[in-house]
Amino acid sequence: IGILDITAELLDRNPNKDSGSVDMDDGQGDKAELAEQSLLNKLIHRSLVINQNQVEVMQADPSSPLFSVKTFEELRLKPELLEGVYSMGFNRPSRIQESALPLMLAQPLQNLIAQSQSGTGKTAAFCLAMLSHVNPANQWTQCLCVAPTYELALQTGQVIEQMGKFCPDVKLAYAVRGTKAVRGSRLQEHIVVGTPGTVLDWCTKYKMIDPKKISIFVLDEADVMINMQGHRDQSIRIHRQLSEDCQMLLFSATFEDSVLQFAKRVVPDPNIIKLKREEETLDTIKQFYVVCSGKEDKFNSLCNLYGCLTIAQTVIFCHTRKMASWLAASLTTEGHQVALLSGEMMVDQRAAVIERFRNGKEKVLVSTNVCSRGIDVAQVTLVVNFDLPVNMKGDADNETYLHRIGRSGRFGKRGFAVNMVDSEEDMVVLKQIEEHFGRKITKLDTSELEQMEMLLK
Ligand SMILES: Nc1ncnc2c1ncn2[C@@H]1O[C@H](COP(=O)(O)OP(=O)(O)OP(=O)(O)O)[C@@H](O)[C@H]1O
Repeated sequence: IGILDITAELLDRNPNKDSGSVDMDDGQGDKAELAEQSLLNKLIHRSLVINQNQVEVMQADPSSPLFSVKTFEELRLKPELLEGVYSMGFNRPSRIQESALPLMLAQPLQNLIAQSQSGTGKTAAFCLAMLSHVNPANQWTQCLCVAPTYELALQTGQVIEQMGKFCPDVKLAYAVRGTKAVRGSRLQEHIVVGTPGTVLDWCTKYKMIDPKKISIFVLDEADVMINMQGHRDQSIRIHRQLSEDCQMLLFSATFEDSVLQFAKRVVPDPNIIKLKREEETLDTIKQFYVVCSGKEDKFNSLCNLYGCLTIAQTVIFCHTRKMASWLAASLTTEGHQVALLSGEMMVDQRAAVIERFRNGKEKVLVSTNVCSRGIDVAQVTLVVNFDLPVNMKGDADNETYLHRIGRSGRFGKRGFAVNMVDSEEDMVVLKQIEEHFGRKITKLDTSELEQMEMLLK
């Protein structure tokens, strides 16, 4: 696959320059922006998130037969594209791809709205649809894909490049800030991936793309898109320029009402595919608490867990960056190999830390809330809440608790959670969590500790 030159300046640019996280060390903990979280998810999902739930399909035309495929061969792809798919190590379609691919590749073209959690194979699916659809003999842009940020657009572009590596005639261009635009000269690249503002400029102001000749329009990360200033309207404005028979494909990790409303507005007569996320549960987790008298004491209690820390892979959660870096430094002084993950780090640095932890290079990871959703590391056996998760009002944040501790029921292995408690308020929060989930959180004593070590071995 050939790629339009991206200027060196563009590649050199710090990818996080203006998308840094907005968290502050103000006691509220870290808050990650949605787009950043999506990027982080993409960077750390080097393999498919397994999801065995049933796919829910609502057809635009309920009388038409419903196809689903178990193999890529059944899709009758061009051989060079099939080779590309296999070269990526894909053996068979993922759960969502089983239903989405035949729909996207069917003739006449049909519209699709698809929702499934991050890492389940949506990007790979629409990249395949675009590559399959392109006619390289036609030297104009035929497929257009918009993503919320520069970095996300590049990620998608990379998938197209990889998957299309045996299709040398198919060309790709990036419509992102920094790419040279030449007024009036039509692009010859068959696929364009970009952000809404630049794509809109290329269609209307510079007329580099004839929107009437676009036959597939992909709107990726719709839930992130509609939360970003201007992106929603720009997407709608691009959409308005397209011809009526253009195939509209929209993808989203979540499906709140606002997303669905937006989706229905830009995707007429849609087929809708939904894949429920694997529910997280506390069933396989033994939960404990330790009463401490302050942060130093919490640290000492943590050191008592030393035996466990060296056997298991442990994630320790703190409420603020300051606490996290203090704790990481203190543990390091004690001789532990510790990795630190916090909000001021750039997203690619965070991904690298998670990767190292995953590979077992460090066995203890100290994190602020910012990454709790990112780290669904299957091998984590011990989670320590150095600070309990609370919301702005100081009440238990049950959702975050579940994300930190919970496992997706059928695949997660057994694990332990230890909650550090150092005030009356903490005790109230702990009780709230206990009640909310209806699961007992027991006081950790030394005998339990030995038992825990045994179980972790
Ligand atoms: N059929 C497949 N077999 C094996 N791996 C796959 C398959 N499809 C996708 N993958 C891999 O799984 C990971 C997640 O896929 P993908 O990025 O397409 O998911 P996604 O749903 O788009 O996630 P996100 O919302 O984070 O972009 C990627 O590393 C991708 O290469």
